[in-house]
Amino acid sequence: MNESKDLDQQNALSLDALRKRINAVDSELLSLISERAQLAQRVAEAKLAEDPDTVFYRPEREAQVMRRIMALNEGPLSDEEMARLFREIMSSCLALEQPISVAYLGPNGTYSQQATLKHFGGAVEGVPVATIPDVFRQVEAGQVAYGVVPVENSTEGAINQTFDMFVSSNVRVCGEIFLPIHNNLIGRRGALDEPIERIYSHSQPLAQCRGWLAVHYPQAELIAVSSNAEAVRLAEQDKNGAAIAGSHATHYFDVDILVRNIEDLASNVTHFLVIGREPVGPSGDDRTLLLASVHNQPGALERLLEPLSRHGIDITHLESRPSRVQPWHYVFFVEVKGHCEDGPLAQALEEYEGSMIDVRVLGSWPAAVI
Ligand SMILES: O=C(O)C(=O)C[C@]1(C(=O)O)C=C[C@@H](O)C=C1
Repeated sequence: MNESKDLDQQNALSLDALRKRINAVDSELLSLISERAQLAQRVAEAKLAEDPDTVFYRPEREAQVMRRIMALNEGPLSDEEMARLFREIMSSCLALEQPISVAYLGPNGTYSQQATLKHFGGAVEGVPVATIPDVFRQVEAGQVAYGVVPVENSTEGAINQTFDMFVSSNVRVCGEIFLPIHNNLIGRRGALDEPIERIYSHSQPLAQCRGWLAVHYPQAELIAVSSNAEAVRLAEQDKNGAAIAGSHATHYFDVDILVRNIEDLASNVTHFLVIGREPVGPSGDDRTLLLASVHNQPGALERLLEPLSRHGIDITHLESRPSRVQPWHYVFFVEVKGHCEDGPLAQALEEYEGSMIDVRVLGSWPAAVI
């Protein structure tokens, strides 16, 4: 037993020697990352040579790169962690080709900002705007290249404002993000020494923490504000106030996390969509969002769904909203698996042409990888 211990010690490298090896690996990584960045610059030249109005950001290719890396990964880092590292490398490579501006519901510290960074990486040029309709307007007007909007929360359901904006907008969906949401009670350092009389947050986190608030702060006034980051800003200035927000928001204000993870359901996830102006090619695992306008007639919903089920298309989400054109007239949002250019979905979509059902493809995009 002692013998094997001796052998282990001989094989074990000193801290100094291990750090020398890490330095050597870092040098190799540095030159490999630089080589990759140079290749991305050449890709940009090739794209421009093909088309002077080319689109540099290619979500389908980015998804394929990350899926391939995850399949090749043998650890010890997890597949998700490895994909996250490559996400950042691609973010920097894309910024070399062309810096990408992305609007999201601000200010700094919102879940929308966190979702934007998760999807586009740290090299993105984030543009915080005041409202969800503003995100749509900035994309439509070409003031930013892309936008990120929340579409559904796993506890509270659909974000109606986002769905309603799609009805009158010509933007295209080109990506999606799933962001696990952990709400925290946040306030000035030592805020819990004073009674908490006011709790600020966006209406969504207030609803997601309804049960916890009823038990711990039944007397507090709950104040809905435009974003959770705005809530933290207000709490920072209120001796008897606190906010509900993500931990990310604490980076931007002089506040502490007072109580962590106060959401009523532990698995609380928000689904965001990326909106742009260009269609995205197939990646091999895609989603498509359809907008259907259906008259209030018997069997109308069945006529919408029947071609999809006959062609074996999986429906991942179905949402109805008032059309706002006439009472009792609805629009349906149908999210399905597959790309609108894929055989079965393309065939199903063809069947709506010339029918009573008006179906518009709002976009196809690669299914979220991380
Ligand atoms: O393959 C491309 O089209 C590239 O521009 C390269 C690259 C990458 O770094 O791998 C960078 C940006 C694109 O969004 C996709 C991929």
